Amino acid sequence: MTTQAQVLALVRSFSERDDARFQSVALQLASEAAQRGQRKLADEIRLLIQDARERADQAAQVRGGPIPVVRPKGELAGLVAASYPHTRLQNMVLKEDTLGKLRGIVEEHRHRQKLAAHGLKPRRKFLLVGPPGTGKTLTASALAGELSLPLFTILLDGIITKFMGETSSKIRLVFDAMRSTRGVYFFDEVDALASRRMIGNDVGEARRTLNSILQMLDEDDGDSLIIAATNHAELLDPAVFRRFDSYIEYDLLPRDRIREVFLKALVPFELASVSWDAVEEAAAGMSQAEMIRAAEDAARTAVLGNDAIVTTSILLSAVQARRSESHRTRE
Ligand SMILES: Nc1ncnc2c1ncn2[C@@H]1O[C@H](COP(=O)(O)OP(=O)(O)OP(=O)(O)O)[C@@H](O)[C@H]1O
Repeated sequence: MTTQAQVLALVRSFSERDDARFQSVALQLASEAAQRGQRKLADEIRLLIQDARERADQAAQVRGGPIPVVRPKGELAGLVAASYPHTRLQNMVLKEDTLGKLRGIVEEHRHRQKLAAHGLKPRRKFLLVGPPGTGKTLTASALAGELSLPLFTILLDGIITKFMGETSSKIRLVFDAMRSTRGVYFFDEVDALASRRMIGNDVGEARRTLNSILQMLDEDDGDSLIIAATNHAELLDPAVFRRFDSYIEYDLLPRDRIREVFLKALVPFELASVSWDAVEEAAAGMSQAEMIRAAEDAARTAVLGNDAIVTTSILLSAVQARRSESHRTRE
């Protein structure tokens, strides 16, 4: 039941025009309603609050003011980094089926009221799996950008090393924030929690953190998107996979998509008739991140020494230099 204190808090925050407090009490009511099994009521309250927030953001944009970036305060500030990305899915080069899945997620969230009218909810918990530099972190930004939501990156390493023995309570703070502030919450390198890589730190603490995350993932019934990423799916227990609504795979690109990455990165520059066959051959097997870096190196060389015209040989040298650099760092 709604407590007198909650009614008073609602009225007081209304009379003091304290929107943040009003929303936080309303979300508390929603979460209590959900716990009592009144899911429809809980969803309705959350959607109303979310709509109010989105209207406030749009009004701020119309007034020419900046979009308010939600700033984690107090203890939360040491646990998550917040940003308001403008990245879009169209900025990314991905395999068609990966891109299709991501577009589907955006659609579900854009039309969540339509889903709610039929008792459905959008998928919210995603596990991104794939090699380094293929766009997992960028995806978290792009989903936040597409949905005009803040992105909160959870600083897992810091939580484990700084808060030995207290990780569960810190993770709980993050999950509480997810309920009160709708956003994209990104847990990077979750495999580190399940692997022996943590040996330098504390394996027990890392496992406790993973268990806390899994348990809280199970309990979570809010509106935020929760994204976990890993380069090493093989290190994760099958129990981890079951917690997510969808599993999205990332990969190196086939040769015929390589040109797209370079062209996207080099949009502002003039290209002399580039021999793409040669560039594709040289860049085959590189990650998208390495290709973007090579393209940027090439652009710098072109600006400083070739009237800003990017040629095949400038591109090839940049690709080769990046390749040998990444071999050296892997040795
Ligand atoms: N699919 C992609 N399309 C376009 N650019 C990409 C893509 N993947 C990576 N990049 C570029 O590389 C940078 C780093 O990529 P990102 O951090 O998303 O990779 P990641 O898969 O999260 O890697 P890691 O597993 O090492 O964290 C991006 O900011 C972007 O510039």
